[in-house]
Amino acid sequence: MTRPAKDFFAPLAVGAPAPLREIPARPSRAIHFFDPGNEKMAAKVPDMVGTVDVLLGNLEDAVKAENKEKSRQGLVDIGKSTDFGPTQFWTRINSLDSPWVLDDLTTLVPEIGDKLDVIMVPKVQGAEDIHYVDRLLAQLEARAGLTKPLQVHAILETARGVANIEEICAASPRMQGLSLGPADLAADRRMKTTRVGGGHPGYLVRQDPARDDLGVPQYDAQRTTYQQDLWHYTIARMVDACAMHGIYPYYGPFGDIKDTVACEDQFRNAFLLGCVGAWSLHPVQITIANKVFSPSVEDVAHARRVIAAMGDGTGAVMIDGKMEDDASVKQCRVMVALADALAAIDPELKEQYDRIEVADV
Ligand SMILES: CCC(=O)SCCNC(=O)CCNC(=O)[C@H](O)C(C)(C)COP(=O)(O)OP(=O)(O)OC[C@H]1O[C@@H](n2cnc3c(N)ncnc32)[C@H](O)[C@@H]1OP(=O)(O)O
Ligand SMILES: O=CC(=O)O
Ligand SMILES: [Mg+2]
Repeated sequence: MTRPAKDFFAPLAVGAPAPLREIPARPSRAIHFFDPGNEKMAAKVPDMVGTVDVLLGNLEDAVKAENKEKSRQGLVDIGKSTDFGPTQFWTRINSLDSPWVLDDLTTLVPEIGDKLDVIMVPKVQGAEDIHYVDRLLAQLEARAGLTKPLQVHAILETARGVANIEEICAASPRMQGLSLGPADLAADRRMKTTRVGGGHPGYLVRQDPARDDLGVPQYDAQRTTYQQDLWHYTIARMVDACAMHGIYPYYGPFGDIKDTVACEDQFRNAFLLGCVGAWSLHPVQITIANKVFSPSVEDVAHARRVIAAMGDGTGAVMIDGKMEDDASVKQCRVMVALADALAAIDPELKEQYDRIEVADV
């Protein structure tokens, strides 16, 4: 059961910071994962500040059991020694049933709680998991004297989590967003794919067979097939739940690092459906996410034209042979709001958007 409205924004521990009333819409096109216990990766982090919207020190899967303490300490060292400037600093803690998570939280909050923006919680099953983290964070924040509440991001990677998606989003004012976790979710659902995200050539629809002059189907004739998106349902469900609760949806990992083309396609599908970003597992995926999750200059130019032509935003107009009205101007405002937010942190994009504005609006 969720808390009554009158208590929803009350701090959960005496001395804990007041919960946020609204989750800030900070650009987060790529959530870049690194292992803070891997010296090579960790050494690259200071230079990545400003080139990526979110740097995430990962403590969960992909960190070997024997290295958990080393990675946690590495994260503390990086947090203390790095000025993150405009880049957000997140972590992914170990799962709530693991032997490491309590030490993750009781170490990270006092040591670098003032530097961290968001704590990503894996394998969230329902509101009870968020309630546990919510109360513990409040106690730790109060003890550490933090003035800014930590936000919480849940990975959607169990069938139960998907079934409980709305209650997870509504469980706490700390909820910042959700990411699709296609690898764990595939395993939990017993899907028959061994890929980390992305499509599958076996998941397809096939064109109907051609018919001969007598109308007899030619089953053996060549027929086109169209590969389908295995993740469409879950991403769409996640986008609706997040939009309803004023929080943000993200596509998760794309494991085929070398297949930059398919990665771009998967990210773009997520962008078009309403996701604000995706995970990056390797530096090459930052470039892809930054490109895909930034509206194109053409879309921004068109959106600005529609907004200008629509005046007070009511009625209908024709632009380039297409009808625009109260609803489509709202779509255009979504595009322009995102472009403005990105232009504020990305000088290259700002220049591109400004140039188009002068020429085409
Ligand atoms: C599937 C479910 C999930 O939970 S996904 C999230 C968990 N997985 C992860 O966080 C994986 C993170 N990425 C990695 O571990 C590595 O990128 C993997 C995929 C193993 C590839 O590493 P590697 O074989 O070294 O790649 P490479 O030779 O092309 O690397 C070139 C240089 O770049 C570095 N690099 C690599 N990945 C990162 C990263 N994520 N962040 C920062 N730096 C990275 C490498 O260390 C390498 O550096 P150098 O040139 O040797 O100095
Ligand atoms: O944690 C991510 C996943 O795909 O599993
Ligand atoms: Mg996972």
